[in-house]
Amino acid sequence: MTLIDGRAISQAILDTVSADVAALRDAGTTPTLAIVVPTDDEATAWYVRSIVRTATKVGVEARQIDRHGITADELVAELASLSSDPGVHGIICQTPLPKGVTLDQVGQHIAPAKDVDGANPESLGRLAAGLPAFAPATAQAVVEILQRERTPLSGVDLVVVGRSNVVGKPAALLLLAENATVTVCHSRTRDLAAHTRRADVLVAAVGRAHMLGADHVKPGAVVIDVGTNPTEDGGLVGDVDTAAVEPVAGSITPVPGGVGPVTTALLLRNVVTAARG
Ligand SMILES: NC(=O)C1=CN([C@@H]2O[C@H](COP(=O)(O)OP(=O)(O)OC[C@H]3O[C@@H](n4cnc5c(N)ncnc54)[C@H](OP(=O)(O)O)[C@@H]3O)[C@@H](O)[C@H]2O)C=CC1
Ligand SMILES: Nc1nc(=O)c2c([nH]1)NC[C@@H]1CN(c3ccc(C(=O)N[C@@H](CCC(=O)O)C(=O)O)cc3)C=[N+]21
Repeated sequence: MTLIDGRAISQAILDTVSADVAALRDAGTTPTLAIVVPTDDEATAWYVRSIVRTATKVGVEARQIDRHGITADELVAELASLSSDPGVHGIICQTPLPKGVTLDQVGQHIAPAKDVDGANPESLGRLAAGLPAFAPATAQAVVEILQRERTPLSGVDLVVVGRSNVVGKPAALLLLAENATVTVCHSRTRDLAAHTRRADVLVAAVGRAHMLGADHVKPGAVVIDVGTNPTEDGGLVGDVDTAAVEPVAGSITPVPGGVGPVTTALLLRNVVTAARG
């Protein structure tokens, strides 16, 4: 079984991003990302730290805007104001949002040209229609990893577990565009294992520590573990029980060190794309 090296893939992407940022800076533009943080969720905090650290390394300016407990109206005003700020090229609004607020409800206030994490329903619609749009960086990371690992996608049985608008649904759309035969499972799916055991490629995006075990995996399958579940001792584990799945799977992305770092790199690549205009 191969462990897929997400950090190496991330670094390869960041090398290109660094060069692109340098060229933009030489031309007088500092690519700038606004990160709106509306709750003090732990998985979010991990991600925000990783974005800020990596952005600094490649020369992207990261503006962290902490607004824990912000109301829907205030968030809409914040996103609208960033959308019309000429000094901001990309906007990401972290999930989860405060109680009663959904990203689907406020995402439409992020200008599509700055929507580097694909939160505007217009971006998701364009993606579904096969038109150019920013996809959520995590969904892009799933496809990027499979492509860089040279995993055949055309015609293969591929199962995505999870259907959120941030991960599962856009990942399914992108993989469908690669001609995979995509099945999307969710909390109402009857007999999850019966579906996942047929998958040549299995994508787990649920948010439940170690919920997928050896019984869920087809021998030799490529497993992409998107889950980032904080543990009591301050660590991070995936949705897949990697130790249990190891003897069965062909390859798997570890957590940490898998999808996460690639997500961060692709978000910054999207900021460069947005800054180019
Ligand atoms: N590495 C990275 O870059 C990123 C990681 N993440 C991580 O990915 C995970 C998923 O995130 P996100 O999509 O935002 O989470 P959500 O909670 O929005 O969605 C979870 C999905 O899993 C489904 N689900 C829940 N329980 C089960 C079950 N028992 N069996 C099958 N499906 C189930 C839900 O179904 P239903 O729709 O029916 O409720 C839902 O579609 C989290 O761990 C998150 O931290 C997220 C973003 C980026
Ligand atoms: N709108 C929105 N989009 C997201 O993509 C989004 C979000 N909200 N809310 C929170 C979750 C969580 N998430 C992570 C991304 C990368 C790591 C990551 O890079 N983790 C490192 C470990 C952390 C580190 O080394 O700093 C790793 O897996 O190796 C973690 C978590 C994105 N999310």
